[in-house]
Amino acid sequence: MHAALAERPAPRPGGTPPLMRFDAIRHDFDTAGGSLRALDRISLDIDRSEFVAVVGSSGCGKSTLLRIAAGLLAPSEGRAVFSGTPVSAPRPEIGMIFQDAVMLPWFSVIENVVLPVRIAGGDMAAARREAAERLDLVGLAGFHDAAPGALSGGMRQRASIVRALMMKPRLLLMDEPFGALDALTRERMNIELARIAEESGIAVLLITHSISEAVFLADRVVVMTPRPGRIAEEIAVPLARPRSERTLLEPDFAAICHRVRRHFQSETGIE
Ligand SMILES: Nc1ncnc2c1ncn2[C@@H]1O[C@H](COP(=O)(O)OP(=O)(O)OP(=O)(O)O)[C@@H](O)[C@H]1O
Repeated sequence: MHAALAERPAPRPGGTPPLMRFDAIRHDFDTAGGSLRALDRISLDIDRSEFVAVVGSSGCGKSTLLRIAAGLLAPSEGRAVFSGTPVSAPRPEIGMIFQDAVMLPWFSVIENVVLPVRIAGGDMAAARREAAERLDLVGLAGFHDAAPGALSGGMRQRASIVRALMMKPRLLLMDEPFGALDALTRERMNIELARIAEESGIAVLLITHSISEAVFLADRVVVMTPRPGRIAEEIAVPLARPRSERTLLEPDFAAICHRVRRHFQSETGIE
C-alpha cells in the first residue's frame, strides 16, 4: 500500500480513534543556517497492539517523530493524538526506550527498574514483586541486586525494557534500542522483544537502521524518504506469529526485506 505523501489518514471504520495518530505533521528546526525542515506531511496511525517499525536514512527525522510522539517536542504543524487526546507532554501510557539504557549506578538493577513507580508514588512492594518476576522472565534472575555496571549491554537493555513496562504503557516508543549490541545479542533481543510485545499486547513504535530487525518484529514497516522525512511507503508484514528463529528462514521474510531494501539501494548506512 502506498501511503505516500498522504495529507490525512483515512477515516476508520466504526469511528474508534487509533491508539496513536500522527496527523499531517511538519517540523522545522531553527538552525544557524536558517530553518531546516525535518519532517513533512507525516500522517500515520498505530493501532492497539500493533508493532510498527520506521526505517529511513540517517537524518530523515525518525528521532524527531519519536520525540513528538513522546510529548517531548511540539511539531511546527499538525499534531500527535494518543487515544483521541493531543499529546502535549510525556504521559505514563507512553513508555520510551533509548539506545543507551540509562541506569543510576548507586541503585541496584531492581531498584532502577522500580524507579518509575517510586517517582509516581505507587505501591513499592507490589512493584518489586512484579519487577522480580519480569526480570526472571528476561533471563536476569541472578541479577536483581547487582549494580547496573555489572550487566552487559544486552542485559541492561533487557532491564530497561522491564523498567518501561512497569508503568503499564499502552505504547512503547523505541529509538534504535539494540543499535549498540553485537549481532548475536541483537538477534536474541529481537526474539525476546517479539515475545514481550506478543504476550503483553502493547503497541510498539520502533526506529531502527536494520531492515531485517524491522521486518522480523513489525506488523508494518514505514519507510521514510531522506530529509525532509516523508512517508515513502508503508509495507505490511503478514508473517505468522509468534515470530522466532524460523521466521528468519521464511521466503516471505526475505521477500519483504528485499522490498524495503529497494528504497535504499543508492544509500549507505542502512543494513
Ligand atoms: N534540536 C535540533 N536543532 C536543529 N536541528 C536538529 C535538531 N534535532 C535534529 N535536527 C536535525 O533534524 C534532522 C532530523 O534529525 P533526527 O535526529 O530526527 O534524524 P534521524 O532520522 O533520527 O537520524 P539518525 O538515524 O542519524 O539518528 C537532522 O538533519 C538533524 O540534524
